[in-house]
Amino acid sequence: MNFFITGISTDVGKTLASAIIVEALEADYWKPIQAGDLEYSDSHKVKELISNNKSKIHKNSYALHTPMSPHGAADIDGIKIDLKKIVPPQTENHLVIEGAGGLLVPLNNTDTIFDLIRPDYKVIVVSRHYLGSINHSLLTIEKLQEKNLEIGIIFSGNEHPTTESIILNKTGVSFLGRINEEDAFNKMIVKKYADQLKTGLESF
Ligand SMILES: Nc1ncnc2c1ncn2[C@@H]1O[C@H](COP(=O)(O)OP(=O)(O)OP(=O)(O)O)[C@@H](O)[C@H]1O
Ligand SMILES: C[C@H](N)[C@H](N)CCCCCC(=O)O
Ligand SMILES: [Mg+2]
Repeated sequence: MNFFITGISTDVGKTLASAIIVEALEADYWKPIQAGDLEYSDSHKVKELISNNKSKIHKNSYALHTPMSPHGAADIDGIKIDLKKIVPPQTENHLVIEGAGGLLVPLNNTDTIFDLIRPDYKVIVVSRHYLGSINHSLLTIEKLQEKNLEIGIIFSGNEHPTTESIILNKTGVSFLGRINEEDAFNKMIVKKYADQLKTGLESF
């Protein structure tokens, strides 16, 4: 199964959630488009946070040099992102695919991250708790519901009951778990959340 990890914006914890899901399922990981931080990319971070030996980290389709929207970062590198060149790696294993930023982040003048999501993918939305996150979560989920996909949500931040219940009740998406506000993340903490989320992920 392919799991696509999107978020309600950039910097909401998609990479952390991806590491936890990769560890829980001993899945492979693929970040199709990395923009900036090539010396310490999301792929490096996931590799550093997981403990199992089965997961394979696949190569980015595009590794851009500037930490900004992929369409702009590609422009600076003098290239155009071609959706047809973003082909999921072959694997027998589960594959966790991490987007870049939120759903409508542009890849070029036509395509967005949303266009990377294929009909057979399961989609996991990472919703970080901040003032404004309800609106961002509902907009993201409403957009995903256009594609009739299986959608799950992971909240990131300390429990916020009224935020979580309104998002869950209004959208009907599956609650897969919460990553509490932590001072730091390491293999041990990722493993703890992986164990917590494993059963829910396996039946999602
Ligand atoms: N639950 C949490 N507790 C503490 N810090 C968190 C939590 N969730 C996210 N963060 C912090 O927020 C920052 C951004 O997280 P992360 O890199 O996972 O975002 P992202 O959504 O993957 O961003 P991008 O769009 O660049 O891929 C990191 O420093 C991460 O440690
Ligand atoms: C560079 C960053 N870490 C992400 N990879 C890309 C975020 C793009 C956000 C664009 C936007 O929504 O304004
Ligand atoms: Mg990330």
